[in-house]
Amino acid sequence: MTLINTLFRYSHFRLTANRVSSIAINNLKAQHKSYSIDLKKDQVKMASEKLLPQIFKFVDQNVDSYKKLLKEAVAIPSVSCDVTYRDDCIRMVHWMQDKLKEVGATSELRDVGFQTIDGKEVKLPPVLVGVLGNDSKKNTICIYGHLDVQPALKSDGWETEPFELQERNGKLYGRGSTDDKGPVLGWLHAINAYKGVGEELPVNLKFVFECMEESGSEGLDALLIEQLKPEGFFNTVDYVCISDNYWLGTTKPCITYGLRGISYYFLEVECAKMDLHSGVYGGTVHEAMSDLIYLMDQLVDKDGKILISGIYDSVAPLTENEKKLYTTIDFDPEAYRKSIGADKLAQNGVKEQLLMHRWRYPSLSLHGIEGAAFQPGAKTVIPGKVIGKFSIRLVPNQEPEEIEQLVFDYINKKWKERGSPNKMRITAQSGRAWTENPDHPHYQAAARATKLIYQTDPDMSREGGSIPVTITLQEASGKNVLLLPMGAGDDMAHSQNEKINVRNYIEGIKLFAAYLYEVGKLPK
Ligand SMILES: C[C@H](N)C(=O)N[C@@H](Cc1c[nH]cn1)C(=O)O
Ligand SMILES: [Zn+2]
Ligand SMILES: [Zn+2]
Repeated sequence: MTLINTLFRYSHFRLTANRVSSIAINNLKAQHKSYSIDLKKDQVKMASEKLLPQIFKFVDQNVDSYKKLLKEAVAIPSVSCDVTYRDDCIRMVHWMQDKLKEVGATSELRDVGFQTIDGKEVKLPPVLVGVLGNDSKKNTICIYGHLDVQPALKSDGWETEPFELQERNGKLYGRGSTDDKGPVLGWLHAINAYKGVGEELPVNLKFVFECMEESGSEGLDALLIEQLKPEGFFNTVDYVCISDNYWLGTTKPCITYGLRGISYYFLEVECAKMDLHSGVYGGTVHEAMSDLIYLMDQLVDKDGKILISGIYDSVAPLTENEKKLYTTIDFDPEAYRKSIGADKLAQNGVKEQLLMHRWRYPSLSLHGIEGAAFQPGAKTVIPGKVIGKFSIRLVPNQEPEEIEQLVFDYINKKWKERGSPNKMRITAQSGRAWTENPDHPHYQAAARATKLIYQTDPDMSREGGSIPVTITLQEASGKNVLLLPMGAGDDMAHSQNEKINVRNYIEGIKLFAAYLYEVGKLPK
């Protein structure tokens, strides 16, 4: 096989195994080098020496406008899990479509149907699908991001209004600043910076921006697999890039090749048709809340061990090679502990164990109870119906259907043991874990871009969070998928006072521009 054939096959081969041979990579490096020198010697030299510094200068000159646009985006409360914000979600997608148009992309809003809430059909926000450039000589990157956010109220403990972006001490506070509006806008700014210095983009781009990620990406898989794929959307895609995660710590950049999946449960117990006064009815009913607390307390022990029978059986075994990877990762458990204000961490605070339990072992979290009297004050109600919410972060080899069945069987068994006359119902929504090959040239290109911006080699990391569509994009495109985080590990996504550091936002824009440049240099 000739070198060029090797390369062609390599770059179009779907890498399901987690490693490729170092021979292939060395071949690729050699070819990559001669490609640059033979075909575009002067151009490449000019580009690497002048273009990116010019772009970086342009970015530094436009910081105020980048902050202003993020403020506009944060001001749209696109909370996907609460249907009262559904119009805001739709408005957010339209807003983004206008912005894509301004950078020269063509796009369409794809209808993904309805979601059923309490037996009612509610329209899902459309998915924004865009294209910028179709030069067959250039590589094409598919960029995914999400425009929806988790709920936030000032009364949750925010220092300022969550939907008003506020700058304090070099940090931009606001819901969605880091998850995921800042990074999504980062792509726009990077594209705009190429325009700003009068240079054409080194790659073609395709965009998939949704507004339901925080609520299980409803409708998106069907759009990608049943519509966009058959229509040929992925035929020209060479790489997929997602910026919807964070550095592990606060100073060292990373590139991410794995995510946990998620299996989210709604456990409902009903004892009466309405809420009851405990003074009037207390002592006469089997209370739903007591049943629910009993069930929820059977799920996980105080050290975080999941008590559901068989749950660990399919977890991918830890190999010696994998074990070694954890020792070199830059992660300070003590700084991590302090940053969240915990007295003591699980896993005895041992770095490798903490990382493994965050990335490669499942964890079960109890999130809350709908219908409970959670507001301040001594409310004396017996809730008629309560819904306990918990989730399990899934890891490689754990199939959602298999895990859901284990959970249902376990809850049914415990419910029988409880012997309550009340009504119990459990439902789930799940997405698989994802891993990718971090030795791929795509990751090397992103690492070069990262080093250029942050002057250090990034860690290759995994992450404990979930982006349900990642594995779908990997399967639909058959191409290498990479997560390129913009924000820092202490950004507090989903939490009170979510923020993005001005530095991460601005250097992140430069990182995206450099990444586009580096991927543009990869052989076609
Ligand atoms: C990692 C990503 N930025 C994120 O926050 N993902 C969410 C996705 C989700 C799934 N169900 C609800 N939200 C997460 O990991 O919780
Ligand atoms: Zn999120
Ligand atoms: Zn996100």
